[in-house]
Amino acid sequence: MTATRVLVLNSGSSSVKYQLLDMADSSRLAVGLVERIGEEGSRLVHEPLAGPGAGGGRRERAEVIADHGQALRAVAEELAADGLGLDSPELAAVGHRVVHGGTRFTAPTVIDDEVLAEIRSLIPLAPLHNPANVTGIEVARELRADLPQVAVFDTAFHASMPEHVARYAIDAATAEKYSVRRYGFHGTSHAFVSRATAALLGRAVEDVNVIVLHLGNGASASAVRGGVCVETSMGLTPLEGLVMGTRSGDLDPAVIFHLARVGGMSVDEIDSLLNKKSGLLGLCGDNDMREVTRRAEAGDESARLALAAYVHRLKKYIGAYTAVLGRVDAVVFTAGVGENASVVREATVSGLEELGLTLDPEANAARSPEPRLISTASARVAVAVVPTDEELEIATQAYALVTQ
Ligand SMILES: Nc1ncnc2c1ncn2[C@@H]1O[C@H](COP(=O)(O)OP(=O)(O)O)[C@@H](O)[C@H]1O
Ligand SMILES: CC(=O)OP(=O)(O)O
Ligand SMILES: [Mg+2]
Repeated sequence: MTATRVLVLNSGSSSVKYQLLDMADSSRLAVGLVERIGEEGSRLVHEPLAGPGAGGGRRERAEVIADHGQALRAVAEELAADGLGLDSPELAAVGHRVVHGGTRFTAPTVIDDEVLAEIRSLIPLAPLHNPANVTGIEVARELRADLPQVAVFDTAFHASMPEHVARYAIDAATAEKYSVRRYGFHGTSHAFVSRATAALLGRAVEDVNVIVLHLGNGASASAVRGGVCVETSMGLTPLEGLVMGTRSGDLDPAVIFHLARVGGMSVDEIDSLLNKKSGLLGLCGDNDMREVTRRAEAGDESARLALAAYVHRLKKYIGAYTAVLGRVDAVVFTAGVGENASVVREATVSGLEELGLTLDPEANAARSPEPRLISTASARVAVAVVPTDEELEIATQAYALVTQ
């Protein structure tokens, strides 16, 4: 029997998303999510899509899940209950989303002790993400020691950014000493979506220039020229750039000095403020765009402000990346907000007609899980909604590596 299955683990700061895929036909055998890890109300939602458990629908396990280790053991149990356990000889690899790969990892990598140590050493550059990724790898190795574990890095797709884009304009020796440069994140999504957009336009990826707006809890924009990333909005860490659910995105770095000197705040307090209590949450008290748009439509002032700030930042990046690319073929919305929030798309594109962007309101309002155009037929620049599939992309890259 050839092993064609890949288990993909996407461990976030307080969640684990997972999918078991069969790469023989790219089908999904099981999908699930553990959320609110280490918080009140943690739960696991599991859905078998193939095998003996298929057809049984979603199962939910509401229990205290204290850490990522416990979460992954619970996931392994659920898969085993469906005859899809980690002991299956059909499993070819586990693919891990690893958020920060530093300058060393610019391609998918089979994880050995040394690679794991290096991923661990990058924790200071992604303190919200890499610790969970490390635990995911450790537990998966524990559960199935002989199985190849593959790391697929969020930063990899952005490694192609030119040096003058990746560098901050600070003292070169200091930057070198502390690895201070722009790395970029969500690369797996930006890569997948930029390729899918070329397919949607019916053109070769080498021939199209796209601006990808990945708007999830974390959000980032990228400029992709002919399939190669030339600029992205996140930097040293996933804090730079767009207004996000709980992160501030761009601000004057002097805000930090000011809060420390005048506000008496510690570095850790400011870190937590900017990463966890800012963005939409900071502006209006809600980080979920569904809630923000609902409140804004009901006339709530702070929600309107938060939405306006979110959209304004997006417009700035679309303008900037239009200048970077010179010619733009498509602006693409993806991830939770990008795929679902027609209000955000409408507000973002509105007023950008001079840049060649015009929405078709009906197409924008329509809901579909398929990649689709939402611009008018005559618009110079296509506007599209392209659902991202980081899990499929991770599985594809991991499987290619272990079967090459
Ligand atoms: N129907 C919707 N309308 C508006 N926003 C939505 C909708 N569905 C999901 N979202 C937003 O998508 C966000 C999550 O996006 P997702 O890509 O799943 O994020 P992540 O992978 O970073 O957890 C949620 O915070 C929510 O605000
Ligand atoms: C890198 C990053 O911001 O990831 P997420 O959107 O999953 O938080
Ligand atoms: Mg995401």
